[in-house]
Amino acid sequence: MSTSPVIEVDHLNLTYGDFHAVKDLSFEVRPGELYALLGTNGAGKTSTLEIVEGHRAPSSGTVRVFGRSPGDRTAVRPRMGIMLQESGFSPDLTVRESVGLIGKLTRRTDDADRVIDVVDLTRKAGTRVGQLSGGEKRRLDFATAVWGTPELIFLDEPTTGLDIQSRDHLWNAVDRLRENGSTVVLTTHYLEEAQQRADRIGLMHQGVLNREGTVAELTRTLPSVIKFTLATPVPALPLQGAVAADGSVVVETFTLQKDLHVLLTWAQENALDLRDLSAGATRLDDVFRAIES
Ligand SMILES: Nc1ncnc2c1ncn2[C@@H]1O[C@H](COP(=O)(O)OP(=O)(O)OP(=O)(O)O)[C@@H](O)[C@H]1O
Repeated sequence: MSTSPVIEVDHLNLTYGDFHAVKDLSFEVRPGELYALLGTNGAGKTSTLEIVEGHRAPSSGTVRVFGRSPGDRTAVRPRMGIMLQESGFSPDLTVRESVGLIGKLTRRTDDADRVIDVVDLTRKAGTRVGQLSGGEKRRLDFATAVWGTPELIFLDEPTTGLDIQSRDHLWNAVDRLRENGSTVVLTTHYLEEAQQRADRIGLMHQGVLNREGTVAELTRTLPSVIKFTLATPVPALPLQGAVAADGSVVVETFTLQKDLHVLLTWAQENALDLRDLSAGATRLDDVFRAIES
């Protein structure tokens, strides 16, 4: 497999009139990785991806997809599958007709019944799109990313409106695509999905890449939190802690395992009851909240 980046974004800028939506943005997506481009509302993710997908021209900077300009549609387009937030299939077409249309538009080869099975719509193959539920429509949108197992797949909020079984089903299908070597670019507001699945994350805020790295790299910049309530007053705690408004003790730590051991040993030796004890590693949500503060 080539080790050259699949996507290279270099000093990208985009302005809408006098509004600077994407500011000097640079990042790359490597072959076979799942890169999550996350961010606050209006951060510029959709604008950036529209340029990478070849739907919009940049104001300045360069974007390369498979080493070529995204505007070079005949070379680039057949190699990528794009699951948009709305695919805009005609409501009068059946599921099978719509999936067949994807084949014609992408010029990749596949079998409509196989793809319909992967997106779990076999029972609805003869149903018109206009009669599908929201979740079923979303699964049909996903067919655009599955058809012909594209080398590069864009998933824009793929699980919005899906129930938990459909989510699991979709992520299993994404895993199969990745086993076949597909590179995936994901945008989502479901941070735990990115936390579980992304190899690397780019966090955008107000047009710039605020942070970038693996989940571990992003979360290790913030402390973990131990929280508990004491049933009886104690003269002194074994750790530095603060008392929250609800009376619970909050300990922030970069050495979670060690401090938890100290706390539990102290509680055991003094026969103390640590009520509502929780100890959590830093989550992506915390990193996200830290951006805005
Ligand atoms: N066609 C447009 N004309 C003018 N401004 C636009 C246009 N499209 C987007 N914007 C503005 O550019 C900024 C970035 O929008 P964009 O849709 O790229 O953000 P996003 O990160 O995808 O946001 P969200 O998470 O809310 O979907 C926003 O402030 C938005 O209002």
